[in-house]
Amino acid sequence: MNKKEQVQEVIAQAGKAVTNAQKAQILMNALPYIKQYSGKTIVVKYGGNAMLNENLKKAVMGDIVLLSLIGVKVVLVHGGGPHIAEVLSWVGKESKFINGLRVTDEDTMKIVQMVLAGQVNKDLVNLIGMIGGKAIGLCGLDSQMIKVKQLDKELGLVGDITDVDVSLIEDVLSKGYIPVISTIGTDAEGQAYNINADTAAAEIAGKLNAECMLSMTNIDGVLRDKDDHTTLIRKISLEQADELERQGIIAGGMIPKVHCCTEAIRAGVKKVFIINGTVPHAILIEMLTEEGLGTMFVSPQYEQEKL
Ligand SMILES: Nc1ncnc2c1ncn2[C@@H]1O[C@H](COP(=O)(O)OP(=O)(O)O)[C@@H](O)[C@H]1O
Ligand SMILES: CC(=O)N[C@@H](CCC(=O)OP(=O)(O)O)C(=O)O
Repeated sequence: MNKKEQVQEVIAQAGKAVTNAQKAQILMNALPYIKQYSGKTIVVKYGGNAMLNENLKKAVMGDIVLLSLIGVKVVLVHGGGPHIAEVLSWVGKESKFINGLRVTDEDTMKIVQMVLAGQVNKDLVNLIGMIGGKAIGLCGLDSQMIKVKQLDKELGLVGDITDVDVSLIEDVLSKGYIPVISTIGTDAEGQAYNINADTAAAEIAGKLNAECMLSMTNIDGVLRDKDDHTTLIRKISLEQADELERQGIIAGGMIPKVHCCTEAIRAGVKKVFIINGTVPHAILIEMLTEEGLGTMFVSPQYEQEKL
């Protein structure tokens, strides 16, 4: 047996070693969490980097379908940065970013719309359908859901959200569908704009008064040392997040992500998590187990309620 076969054998044996009674106990352990979330709205932001492995993508969609089938109203807001970069490279265009935002000229915008609202969105919708869920693909242009103005001339067609009308999302949820949303918005003249997916997810979660928002990336969460996963911060307050940013501990791509998380909390979302989407079933582990696995941002009000 080679190494890979040995590992597969160990996993197969471990699977058999779980008795039916233990399986039932695992489900019972999840009961308080299922009660907490059933009937509530959660927003999952699924970033492009956590989407690159097909098996992991299936596991993520499986978690979302399972939550939906136990009565959680799941809203999936997706990114697709690497997918956009790939298609831009096919046409010989380089990806340029300012403070983590893609400089978006008219041609780039056409590609962003094609890739996000076309390929990435419909692939996710199709995958959810194949796994046994009911999903419907939307973007911010549908029913003029996401209104924007230009964020900054230098960035071109990058949108600053001025309004989100969540009534379409609520309609779709009430009919039992999982809305899968790509983050493109429109201005008063009907021009389409590119929006960072974390920013849009936080706005949508706030407007929906979501119970929780999960932002899936390819790192374990907020770390004290970004190169050492043992320094994961499990629970963080808004003040601590500001302080860690001032100290330069939260840096780079984590800055806008953390800002979106704190914005979502300020907008009334009770709990916000950054989790590692490359860990199989990260959503279920975070939501339905005592231990969880990523960084949780908590609102001061929610903390008060629990006391
Ligand atoms: N304190 C920190 N904890 C975790 N990651 C950090 C921290 N500071 C900076 N980072 C960097 O931020 C990155 C995550 O941001 P980014 O790559 O933009 O995520 P995504 O593409 O999923 O939106 C990490 O891969 C890491 O390199
Ligand atoms: C303005 C801006 O930067 N928009 C992003 C939209 C996609 C996104 O946010 O994707 P990830 O979540 O995979 O990073 C972009 O063009 O890449």
